Amino acid sequence: MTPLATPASHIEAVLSLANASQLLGDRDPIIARSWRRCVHDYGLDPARPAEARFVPRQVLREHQDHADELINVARAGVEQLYRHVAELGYIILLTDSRGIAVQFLGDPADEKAHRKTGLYLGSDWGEDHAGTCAVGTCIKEQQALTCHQHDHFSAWHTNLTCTAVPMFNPQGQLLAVLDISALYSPPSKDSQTFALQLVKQYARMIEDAYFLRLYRDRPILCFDASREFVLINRHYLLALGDDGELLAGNTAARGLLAEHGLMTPGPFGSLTRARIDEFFDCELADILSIPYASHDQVRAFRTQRHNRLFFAALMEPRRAVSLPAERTQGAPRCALDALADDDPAMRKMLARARRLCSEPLNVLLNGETGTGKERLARALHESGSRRQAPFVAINCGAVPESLIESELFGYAPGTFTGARSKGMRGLIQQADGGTLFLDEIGDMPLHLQTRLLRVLAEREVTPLGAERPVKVDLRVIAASHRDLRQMVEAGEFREDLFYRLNGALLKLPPLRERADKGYLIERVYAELAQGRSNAPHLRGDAMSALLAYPWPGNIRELRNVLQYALATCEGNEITVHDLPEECLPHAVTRVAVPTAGPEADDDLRSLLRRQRWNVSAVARELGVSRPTVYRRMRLQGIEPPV
Ligand SMILES: Nc1ncnc2c1ncn2[C@@H]1O[C@H](COP(=O)(O)OP(=O)(O)OP(=O)(O)O)[C@@H](O)[C@H]1O
Repeated sequence: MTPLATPASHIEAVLSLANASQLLGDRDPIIARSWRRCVHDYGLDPARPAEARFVPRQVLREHQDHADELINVARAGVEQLYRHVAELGYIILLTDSRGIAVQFLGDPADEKAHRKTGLYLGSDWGEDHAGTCAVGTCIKEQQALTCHQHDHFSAWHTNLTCTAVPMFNPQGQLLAVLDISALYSPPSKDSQTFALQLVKQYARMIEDAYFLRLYRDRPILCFDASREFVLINRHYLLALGDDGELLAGNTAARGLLAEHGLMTPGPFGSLTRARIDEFFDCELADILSIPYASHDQVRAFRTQRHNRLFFAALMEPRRAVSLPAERTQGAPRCALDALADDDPAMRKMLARARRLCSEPLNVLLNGETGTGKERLARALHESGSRRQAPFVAINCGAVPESLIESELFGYAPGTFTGARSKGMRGLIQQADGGTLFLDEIGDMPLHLQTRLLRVLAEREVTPLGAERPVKVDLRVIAASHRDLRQMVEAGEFREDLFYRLNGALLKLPPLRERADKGYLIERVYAELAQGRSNAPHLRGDAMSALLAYPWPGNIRELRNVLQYALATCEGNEITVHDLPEECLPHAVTRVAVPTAGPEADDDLRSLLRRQRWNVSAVARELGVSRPTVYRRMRLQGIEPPV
């Protein structure tokens, strides 16, 4: 192991190499070139204290705004990378192309030391003032490097080890730098070899995710030299135009196109806009029919110029979310189809729902508040044989106990005095021939459960004050966010009613667990924007923030958030800054695994109920202020009972 150089010998080594007429010795040429720039171009002195430089908060915000879309696309990758290296004492910086750290992940226990060294959010790692360092030198050289301890120019940085990898946009321009750094490390630079490989791998993944985001509305051809790995690796990515024109490529594909003479010369060469059939020896139709090709939806092609063999798969463009046919063109194929896109739990549940929709069974729906239980109930009704008859809904949790009985069962003339003396058909009678939807059935008082049971068993209802029962033909769909079986065990819900209602149980997953969140966001937005002549476009950064948010209030909260953004957005795009504060991604992630937090796990409505709607008590329990609880209630559409 080489002993660590003292500051004096480090300074001497830097200056003698920088001033030497030739770059000799075993110093990495990237580092040697940078030392020279530091001395001759920037006039830096390795002995001068290198104070960490931070940009003011407002300037940082501007840099973050500029890099918003990338930060949002990169988030999952950056957090995953941090989970791999956090235990080893590394921090992560994502910097923009100027070297300003727009995202930081690190251990809060070391925050003071990280700030002091500049390994923190908002630091400026430009080589012209920080001297040779991973980020600044990576930007200058436009290549990956490890700047290990005495590779740094400043004697004040020689305990650091930093590894930085550049990321490029589809035009080949520097987009950002991904850096992992540690305050201490073993002296040998070889100890960082794996770090470099790991960061390269994540930088490539982020770059490609960004590419896929930019070209998600285009067919994307991905190909690889190995058939087995093409879908895993997606090494080369090419976005295609309508007639097969090569629109853009990821870094790997651009390199390959350059070898095949399909890039204009120069460091920022652009695609010559040739067609894919000028690159591969094939017809355009062969490319477009790849998804229907062989058993693995992969097809082999040879390049025109070098006869190289590649295996290609085609990613079809994202289909635009359209509103259900029932809103636009008469009867829907099946109202249930529009409830989900590609989510495994929803797929299974909806397959059962389709089989059930015309069966005479009562159905129980379970799911957290705002997951779409009423939507599902309506879709079941609209897709079944009773669709021409009424769908009548009542929320047993929202109607005061004293009114539920008369609302549901109705009353005969003269039962009450005053305005209510004329009598009223209850909801049960109103739903005759159709569907009665009992939301929050768990909140139904026990004595009414008994009356409801009688209606279901005998298929007749006796309004309050009436002498004779009236026949009814009903299908009941009941819903609850609570576990009714547990309520039965606790004696809070009648077992016999539970079995009457539970002809089939359909569970709705919470929004945070759904794999088709993007579809729901677009769909809810399309519904809200419908009819507005110039509804703003939902920009990618806002979409990413919405995808990352844990949605304690589920689809209802999503709807409220989008409604808020639509109402307050002034431009022609909804950006991340048009979203309510709760949904904003936090630029500084202090912990390795971002979790939804206790407030997200705990259903706010249950908490409010448990605390008898005492908002101060709920605020205390969640450790937030009362206005925050009120704001969350508003966003989740929760209203206290009257
Ligand atoms: N698949 C969907 N597409 C679009 N909007 C939806 C969808 N599902 C639910 N929503 C919307 O989300 C909101 C909440 O839905 P819904 O009332 O059906 O939920 P819920 O589970 O019955 O809520 P609660 O438990 O509070 O009764 C409504 O505004 C509804 O229109």
